[in-house]
Amino acid sequence: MSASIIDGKAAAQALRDRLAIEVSRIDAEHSWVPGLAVVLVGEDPASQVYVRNKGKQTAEAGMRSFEHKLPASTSERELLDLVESLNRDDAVNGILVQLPLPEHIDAQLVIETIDPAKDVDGFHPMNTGALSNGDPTALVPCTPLGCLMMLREQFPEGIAGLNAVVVGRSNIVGKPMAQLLIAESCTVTVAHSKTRDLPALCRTADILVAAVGRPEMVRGDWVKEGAVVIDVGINRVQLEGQEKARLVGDVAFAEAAERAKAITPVPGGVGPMTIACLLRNTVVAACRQHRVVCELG
Ligand SMILES: Nc1nc(=O)c2c([nH]1)NC[C@@H]1CN(c3ccc(C(=O)N[C@@H](CCC(=O)O)C(=O)O)cc3)C=[N+]21
Ligand SMILES: [Mg+2]
Repeated sequence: MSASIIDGKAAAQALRDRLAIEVSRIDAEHSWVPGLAVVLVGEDPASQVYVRNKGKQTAEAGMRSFEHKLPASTSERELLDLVESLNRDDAVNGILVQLPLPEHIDAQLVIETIDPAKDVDGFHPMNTGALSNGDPTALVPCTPLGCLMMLREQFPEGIAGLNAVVVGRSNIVGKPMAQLLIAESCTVTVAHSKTRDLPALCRTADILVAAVGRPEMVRGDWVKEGAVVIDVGINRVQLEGQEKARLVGDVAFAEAAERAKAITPVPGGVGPMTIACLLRNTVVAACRQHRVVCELG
């Protein structure tokens, strides 16, 4: 089998096109547009790329974008004050505070200070709790949501009953991904650094999600013939004798593609869908705050 390559860029563009239509309908009928605030503390390079793409795409979808770039020396109190002022700002429907934050700031405290109704990352305990309860009103973390949307496209007959293995147990990806797959009636196993015989476990997966942040850790012979592979990793690797760093996933792409039915590439897979889902969550959150019906399905 030679895998089909899941085009995350195209899927993200299609979702953003639908969002733009919904935003213009809301504007025409209600005379407001959704607003997203992104807060970046310090100079993490990955976060800077993400913020740049996000601001551009927010505006392209007809939404308002508010960017707050603060120095790495910002105190925890200053950041909490900013979050509280964004909570009170009616033009701001979604708030995202870029992670990681500098060491001297308690990231969990910052997350818990965000109004859960504006928590478009879905990281607030109110939203993680709602997700684990199967509450459809939960704001769902963007990366797992994007992965699920791409997975659904690969299985017209549905994913209920399939074996899913999620490699990685982070609060940002692994755990919410597992919750979403449970809600879809998959049989879900979450693997991590202490898992015994990870290759054999992965070979049981009809759906294999790799979210560990280790370049090309998942090898081709870990992939079951005909599986769908979702690669969440975005690792910058510096090759000897080469000027520019190369982006690679958590999956050895060429090897895995020989056995998978379909696989996401890096770049151009999960990353673009993450941003599109952030915009989607902002539209959904804005509609709830204004108590109007959102026609995104
Ligand atoms: N509160 C918070 N929420 C986040 O969702 C969050 C965050 N903090 N901190 C940083 C990470 C990183 N992240 C990315 C999203 C999209 C791409 C993306 O679109 N990547 C392109 C490649 C971009 C490139 O060339 O570097 C791709 O995969 O095709 C990358 C990285 C979201 N993050
Ligand atoms: Mg996210």
